[in-house]
Amino acid sequence: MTTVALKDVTKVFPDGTVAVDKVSLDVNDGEFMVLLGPSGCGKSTVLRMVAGLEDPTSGAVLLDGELANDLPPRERGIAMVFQDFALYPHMSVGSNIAFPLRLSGVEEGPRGERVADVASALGIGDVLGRKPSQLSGGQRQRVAMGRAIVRRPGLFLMDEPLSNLDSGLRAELRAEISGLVRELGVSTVYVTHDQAEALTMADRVAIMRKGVLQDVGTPTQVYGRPATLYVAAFLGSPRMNLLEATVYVHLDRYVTLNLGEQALYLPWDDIRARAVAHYHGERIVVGMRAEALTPVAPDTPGDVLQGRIRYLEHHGHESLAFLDIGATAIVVDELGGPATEERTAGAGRGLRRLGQVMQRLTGRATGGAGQPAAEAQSGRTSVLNDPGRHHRRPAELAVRLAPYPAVTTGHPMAVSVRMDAVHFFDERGDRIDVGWR
Ligand SMILES: Nc1ncnc2c1ncn2[C@@H]1O[C@H](COP(=O)(O)OP(=O)(O)OP(=O)(O)O)[C@@H](O)[C@H]1O
Repeated sequence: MTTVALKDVTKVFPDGTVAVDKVSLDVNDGEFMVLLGPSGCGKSTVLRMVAGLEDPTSGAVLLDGELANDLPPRERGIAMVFQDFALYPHMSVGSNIAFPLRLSGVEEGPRGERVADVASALGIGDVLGRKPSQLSGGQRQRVAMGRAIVRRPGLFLMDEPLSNLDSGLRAELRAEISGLVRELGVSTVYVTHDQAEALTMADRVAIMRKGVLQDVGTPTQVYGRPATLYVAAFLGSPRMNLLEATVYVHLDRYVTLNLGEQALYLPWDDIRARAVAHYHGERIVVGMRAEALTPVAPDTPGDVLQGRIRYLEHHGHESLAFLDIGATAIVVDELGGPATEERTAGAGRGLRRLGQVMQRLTGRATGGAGQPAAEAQSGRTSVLNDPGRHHRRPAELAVRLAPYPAVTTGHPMAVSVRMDAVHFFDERGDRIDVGWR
């Protein structure tokens, strides 16, 4: 099967838009690679350059180790499946699937056999005689897949193939597609903005932001050890808690992470302590997912944060408590997707978002959680003082609880912190860690 290698690939459109910025990425033989990121981050442009539908402005696209920048699309041995899968409406399902074989001159006998094989693998063997208009959305997408598979390509390129379907069907088809593609062993590049799709389907996930590749790794790696603050914030629901902390080093003993009214301590024998110690006197970002926090009795010793419940969200299978712990949160902008709207900030988010918009329009902080003026004017591109991409606000620590907990808004709550599951990022948003992957 085909391998893909992108070397420093950049795409600048004629209007000056830098859609893809020096992306280097390898897709191995038979690998299922998912390109993930919010709308407009450049995923489709990467895919279109691999397909030959778009020329890179600079850099190299290699297929099976050979430079392919000038190779016409039809000579690349690829099959594409798009979001708006255009089936030929006047042709039957069977003829739609057979179409690429007819184009390449495959005889009627073997053509029929291959169509039947593919249709039965996709569970649409019984609708081969129907027209596309007589199919459900899921069946239509299966036909589109069938048409792509039947040519036995060396590489599948799929651009949000499930995004027009309802959520139940998406979950069903994503399992089917990843199963089928693995069975066929065809290398695949799959574009989506849906992290659930990426984490469940991919062998490896490549996460993009504004044309720049942020991280590449297995779903476990990118979720469990994200390379950047952006990836940490992008993946997971609820979003990872990201708190501003000032570092103080007590040599040979521990590193204090001062969160404002409370602190956490990293013992010196923790392998990460020395890396974090480089930031003595400076602010860093401490990240903890809800699963790293466990409610405990208030007088529990150890790595415990005390808070008060600002509000609760009930999600049926679980509840989330959002605690005021007297700390400052770093909010990463441009994440896109529903999690930003629904799960980041809870009750006060409407007002806060309005406040952010006002802040951008007027160039001024709207009080409380805003930037200190000197920082806002300093122009340094730091996540801790970059109002265009990130902002600060009072932290609301997301904690997972049982479905209907016996606590309410205003209750005090203590949570123990699993320090081994805490992440550290520097002011540029890069991970602070030694030998982390
Ligand atoms: N032909 C074009 N001319 C100018 N800008 C373009 C062109 N095509 C895409 N862009 C811009 O390039 C950037 C990346 O677009 P791209 O379609 O690759 O993003 P995407 O991550 O696939 O987004 P989506 O998920 O919404 O499809 C966007 O800012 C987009 O507006």
